[in-house]
Amino acid sequence: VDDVVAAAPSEKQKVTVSGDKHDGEGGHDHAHHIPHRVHNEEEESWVQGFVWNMVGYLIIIIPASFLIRMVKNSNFKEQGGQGKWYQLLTCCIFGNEASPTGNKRSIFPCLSGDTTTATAIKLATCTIGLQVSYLTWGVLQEKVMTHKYGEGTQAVKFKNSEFLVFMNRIAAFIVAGLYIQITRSGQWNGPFYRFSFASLSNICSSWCQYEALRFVSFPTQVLGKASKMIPVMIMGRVVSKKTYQYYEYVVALMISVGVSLFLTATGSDKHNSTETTVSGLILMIGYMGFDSFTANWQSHMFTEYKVPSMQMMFNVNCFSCLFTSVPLLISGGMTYALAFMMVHPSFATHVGIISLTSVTGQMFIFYTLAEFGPLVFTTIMVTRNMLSILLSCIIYGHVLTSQAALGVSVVFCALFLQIYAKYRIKQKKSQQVTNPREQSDMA
Ligand SMILES: Nc1ncnc2c1ncn2[C@@H]1O[C@H](COP(=O)(O)OS(=O)(=O)O)[C@@H](OP(=O)(O)O)[C@H]1O
Repeated sequence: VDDVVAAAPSEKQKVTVSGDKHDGEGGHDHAHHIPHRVHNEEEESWVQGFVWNMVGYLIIIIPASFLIRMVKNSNFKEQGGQGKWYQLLTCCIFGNEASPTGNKRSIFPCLSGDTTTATAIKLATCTIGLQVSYLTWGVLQEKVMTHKYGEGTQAVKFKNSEFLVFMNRIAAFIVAGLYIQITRSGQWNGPFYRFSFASLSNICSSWCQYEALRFVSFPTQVLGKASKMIPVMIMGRVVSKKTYQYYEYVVALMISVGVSLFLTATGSDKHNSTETTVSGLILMIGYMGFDSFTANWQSHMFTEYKVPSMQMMFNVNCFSCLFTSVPLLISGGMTYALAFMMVHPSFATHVGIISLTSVTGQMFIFYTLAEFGPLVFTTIMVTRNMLSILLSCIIYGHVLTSQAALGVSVVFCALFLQIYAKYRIKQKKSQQVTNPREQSDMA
């Protein structure tokens, strides 16, 4: 066990207070001092990691898709049948028909109603819920990855962030399962296997993000994460044929610029002055692509199959547990983490607390996606780091630099523009309804 604890199988990144991940042992110094050849080797290591992950996923995907194809091509459903296996297979491959009205059961039943006030309260709840959950999650995750477990010279750090991702997914799966069981709200709408697409892309986006941070500079990280709204809009066109108004693209661009200006002005790059390499760019593009697909696919599944948000959380995390456990088992990360837990019981407690904050975060993610769609969700996630830093500046009385103040102003102007444009569109629509003849004459 000591050997396992002393030598982690994979050196991963720490996670900063805001939830951003950064390089392990002083990433920037490391990057500057290692000879070029070693740096190249390090660059190649992500490709290897990627290949191993893919092998792990394909072990599940190939037989599963073969089975799905076989069942679909047979007259399995027409033949009918009974028994648990028949029902399980039917649910996984065909799913139930969604009721036309959908299931209105909500995780927050007190937040019902479609009036402007009710919507504003729902939006505020989602923003605060995501903000509090992911702020706590970020702080705890950083503590666990930087904390030394053990006494004196024997003290060691835990170095496998993939295990933390696995634990977050399993906790979310259990909590959503218990909720469905207790409230008897199970809704097996739509083919179950289709939820695996969002799970796989979520895991890939998380992996790309962790890996990318070893190869991108601080401004590139900030720019990449702050510009996430634009790929979400593009992906929305591909996945759900969604069209966006021009002003929405302007708002997305303004928020990207504003958040980038703010975070580069306030963020310290002492942890990461790595230069951006081609690998870093590829991984960052991978992160944005997978991340935007995840939110859009989830939103598509909500619309198509009217799944309640806790059911979506259960379905997606069921696959996530499967997809994260296989690479962990293959790489030896699982054995390492379990051994670490046995040697350091306090580590197990810390992981449990992180998982709980991740569970509340996920409850808000799925609720926000179901209620407001992928663009509003991404807007909240993109602005959340800026809002938390801004809040701490206000609380501790720190003065903002002019660049940071400009960034905040641009973001707030963008949000105001969005609210105003939506209000105008709503007003025009209601005028058209009350006075259709006048409107058509004017046209
Ligand atoms: N759509 C969707 N569905 C499920 N889970 C999601 C989704 N979007 C983000 N996440 C999870 O939220 C955690 C923070 O994500 P990000 O670092 O990308 O957030 S941010 O927008 O950059 O602030 C991160 O958790 P970890 O993977 O455990 O690190 C993401 O996986």
